[in-house]
Amino acid sequence: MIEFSHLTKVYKDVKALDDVSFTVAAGSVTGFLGPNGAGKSTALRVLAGLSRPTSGSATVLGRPYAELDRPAFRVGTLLDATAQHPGRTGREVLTLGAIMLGLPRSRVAEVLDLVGLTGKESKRVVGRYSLGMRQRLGIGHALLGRPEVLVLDEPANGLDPQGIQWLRGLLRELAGAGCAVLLSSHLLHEVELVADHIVVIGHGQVLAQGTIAELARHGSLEQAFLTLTTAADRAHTTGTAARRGLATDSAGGSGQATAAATPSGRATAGSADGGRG
Ligand SMILES: Nc1ncnc2c1ncn2[C@@H]1O[C@H](COP(=O)(O)OP(=O)(O)OP(=O)(O)O)[C@@H](O)[C@H]1O
Repeated sequence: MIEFSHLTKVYKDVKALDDVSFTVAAGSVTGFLGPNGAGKSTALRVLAGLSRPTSGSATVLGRPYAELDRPAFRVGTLLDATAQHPGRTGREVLTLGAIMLGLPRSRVAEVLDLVGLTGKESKRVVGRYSLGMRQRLGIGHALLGRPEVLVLDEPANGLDPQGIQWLRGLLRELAGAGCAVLLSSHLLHEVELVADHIVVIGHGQVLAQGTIAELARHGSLEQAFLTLTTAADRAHTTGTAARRGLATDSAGGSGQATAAATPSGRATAGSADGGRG
């Protein structure tokens, strides 16, 4: 349903994504994990047609997002919970969305109920919403058209424990109904509880992917995440220093540092070629 295929994105002097490939199947939740600056948002922005790939592709339901007919009925996205106009009420935001999609007003009430925004909250302007309420509204907006694919960038940020539990139940229910859910998050425990499949990214490269059991074979998901990302950081730092001629080993020289660091980082990570990182 979602497919990233050898996706590379270069911003001027930053390689934000480097040969990223993975898929998200119907009826599953995929947790997309990575440290700050790893490339998660960039990948989701390319998928949603907001940024062009440098090479490779990101498709949803077999096509680039921009080529989908009636995309809001196929794919729901929440990439930035703070993006809604602060002067509109939550109900107005959803009503505008419903009008644009040709949906009846009753769908607005249904969605408000689904995301747990009460009648009183729905009449407040978004500028006075907490981050958690904005997340709920953004999730509601993404779900208006009952899409079969859902792409959420850090939707749990700002949610309280009840909100996180609610989100978990919602995502499991959607996946149970056949939806493909791609979820980026820093909350490893939450992802562990909700995801069927995990993709870990670091410095723009897929470091590992598989089920939680596969990733956490020798411990917890957190341990696996830290091991993978620390190795990738080391390989990246050493590789960068070597490229700049900064390697300190006077006997081995920078070439040796690069050769030693790059394969070990990638071998642990289990992926990728020798890009400049
Ligand atoms: N518009 C841009 N121009 C230049 N560099 C960018 C741009 N957007 C992102 N980057 C860079 O691309 C890399 C990946 O950033 P991205 O926001 O995708 O990471 P992330 O995994 O979503 O991080 P976080 O968890 O902090 O949100 C970073 O080095 C970032 O500085």
